[in-house]
Amino acid sequence: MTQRIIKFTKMHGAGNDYIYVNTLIYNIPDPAAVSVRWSDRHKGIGSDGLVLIGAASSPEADYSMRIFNADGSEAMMCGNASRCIGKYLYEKGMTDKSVIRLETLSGIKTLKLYINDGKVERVTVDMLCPAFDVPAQYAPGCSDGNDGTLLADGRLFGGTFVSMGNPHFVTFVNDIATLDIARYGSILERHAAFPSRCNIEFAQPMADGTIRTRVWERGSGITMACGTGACATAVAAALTGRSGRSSRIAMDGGTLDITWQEADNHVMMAGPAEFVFEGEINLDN
Ligand SMILES: N[C@H](CCC[C@H](N)C(=O)O)C(=O)O
Repeated sequence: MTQRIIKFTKMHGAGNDYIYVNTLIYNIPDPAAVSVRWSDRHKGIGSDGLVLIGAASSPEADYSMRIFNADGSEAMMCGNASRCIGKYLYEKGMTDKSVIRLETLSGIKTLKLYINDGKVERVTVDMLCPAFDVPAQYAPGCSDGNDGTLLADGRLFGGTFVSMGNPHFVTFVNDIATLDIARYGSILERHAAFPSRCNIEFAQPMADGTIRTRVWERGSGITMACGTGACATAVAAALTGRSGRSSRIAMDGGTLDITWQEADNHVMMAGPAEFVFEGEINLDN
């Protein structure tokens, strides 16, 4: 018998906010539809999507994560949510470990919690290795390899395809402060080059050494931050000679610290995770 009243937790990582449900207690029969209803910022709880925390199927992992965008599409990975899950598991007493193995659709990620006085203040996630096999039929004029040039509403965007378990197109611009992200992001997300759609990062290296990055997420639109997107941006910046292998990615909702390790090719992401509020909602809402 499925419980109808679901207790949920609202959290955010650098402003990228999700609804978290512990599926060890609550069953969510149709998470895609629930994510659409509950993510609505007027008729629902309001969020960038729904995250289900569950048991791991692999003995190598402690827990599992599933992430659904606001449009109900399920994603392979979410960087900001993985940090929030680390905080959630520790502060709700579901683990006493400071190193947690989290099973995702794109592999088992290792979370390292930085704890002060019983509170998780920061989390580092081993995001594993970038890949460049973003499902993209290169548009005319695209170079081979992982660079491409895509046309959106009359403007050409040169960029780099990077997968962090989910697809990203990182384009470097010189008008980040005024660029109409909604206009171009919504077109690029659904560009014919991307049979599975794509997350789009618009980035500009700044004088202070940070890379100012704004994101249009596949399935959620403009978000305040994107953890996998920050990783993709740092990799693209290093690949194109705009930065070294460590970058501070300054997004609308906060800054994430990314290092693309030379020794093992892994991408490490560090950043905050915050509780916002606890609530309960009828499953049919
Ligand atoms: N919209 C993404 C999933 C959420 C990723 C993002 N919120 C992050 O922090 O990595 C996708 O469809 O691949």
